[in-house]
Amino acid sequence: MNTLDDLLAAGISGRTVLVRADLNVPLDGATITDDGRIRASLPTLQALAGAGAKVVVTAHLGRPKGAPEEKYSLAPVAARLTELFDGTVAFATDLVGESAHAVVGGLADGSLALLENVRFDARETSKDAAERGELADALVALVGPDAAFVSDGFGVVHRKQASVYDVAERLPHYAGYLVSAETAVLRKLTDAPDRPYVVVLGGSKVSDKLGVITSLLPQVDQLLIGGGMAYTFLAAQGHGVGTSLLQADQVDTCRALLEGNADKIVLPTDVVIADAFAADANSQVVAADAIPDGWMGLDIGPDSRAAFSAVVSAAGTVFWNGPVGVFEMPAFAEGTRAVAEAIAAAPSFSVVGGGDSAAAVRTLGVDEAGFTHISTGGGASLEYLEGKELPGLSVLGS
Ligand SMILES: Nc1ncnc2c1ncn2[C@@H]1O[C@H](COP(=O)(O)OP(=O)(O)O)[C@@H](O)[C@H]1O
Ligand SMILES: O=C(OP(=O)(O)O)[C@H](O)COP(=O)(O)O
Repeated sequence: MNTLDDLLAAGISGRTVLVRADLNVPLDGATITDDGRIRASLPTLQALAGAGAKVVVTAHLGRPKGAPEEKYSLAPVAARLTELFDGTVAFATDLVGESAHAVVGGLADGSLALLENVRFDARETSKDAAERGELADALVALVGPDAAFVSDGFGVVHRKQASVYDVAERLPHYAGYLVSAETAVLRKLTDAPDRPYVVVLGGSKVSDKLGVITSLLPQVDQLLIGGGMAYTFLAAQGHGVGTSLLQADQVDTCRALLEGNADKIVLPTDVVIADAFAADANSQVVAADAIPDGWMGLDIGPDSRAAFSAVVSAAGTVFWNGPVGVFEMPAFAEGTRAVAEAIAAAPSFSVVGGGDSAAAVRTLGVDEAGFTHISTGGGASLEYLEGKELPGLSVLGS
């Protein structure tokens, strides 16, 4: 895999470089609640601009449906990047249209342009290679055939998408500093992890991550499941889950996983339930097998907090992805806080991955130094640990 240092060594003053970054930050309205992914992108962007390149950045925010939507605009990210970046940042209000061509055409050496959300174009996430190829061609036309491509959005390397995969096929391509650093740490987890090896899974991207569990189970000693992930498993045990997140088509899969791995999978025994998905909802703690109709599980309960904390405290290696509750609302943040604090206090080799999980560590004030590594990618790290081929990495030649 060629790296950014190889590109820099070749000399890039005056050359246009297209960078795919992961700037998918959590927002409260237009306010960025955690800018970790923007900060993590800076070393690559500064190095390129410092060497005199014209830097064009493409990135996504959220999961818009292939058309512009104000709430998914990268404009707040452009504003934050302008504050953090040591130099000029221009923002194009489209991806490959008039604004992008005007902004890229006017870029001075050593300056940076951010293009509007790449997922506003349906071709970005299309399953059809020809459609994705069209968008990749349009991006190449924007930056010119002599441009180079730097892949630095580690959080999206598991996605076979136009700006991650197809552009890399069309331009000389290099791994950015973030992608190189993230893969170096994760390689240590796949090599011979200190035992017990414990994985904690939570969050809300249930359908994405249930598949990962099957591959991870043979590698790990304990798998703790909280967050929105837990309810499909509780349903598989025959319990009612009220209005909690549920992946109904995966209940049978979860039942089979539980039957074969009863000794490894740890589920919450109690949960904090609410009568609405709201910070000021009525809430109470109930046993995990006693969620009433009309209520939803939004956090693990106090017994589960203690049980999860005990397991991670005794681990030799911990990988954690996905908050175990809706930590953005104080009433449902205690489970995530307890797990994060227990991992941070233990001497294990510990990695936390994912935009929201990393944000949880920082916004709940947990000591970041307690983790060996805070990864910008949740799904990407999980698929890496699974041993799956990640399109955004394999296309770089690794
Ligand atoms: N029980 C739950 N019900 C609904 N959402 C949940 C629950 N527990 C956690 N979440 C939400 O999961 C989101 C993070 O999920 P995900 O994107 O999978 O994690 P990451 O970004 O760390 O990979 C958070 O916004 C959190 O509020
Ligand atoms: O937030 C992300 O992933 P993560 O929640 O798994 O860390 C990445 O930006 C990828 O986003 P996607 O899962 O919508 O492709």
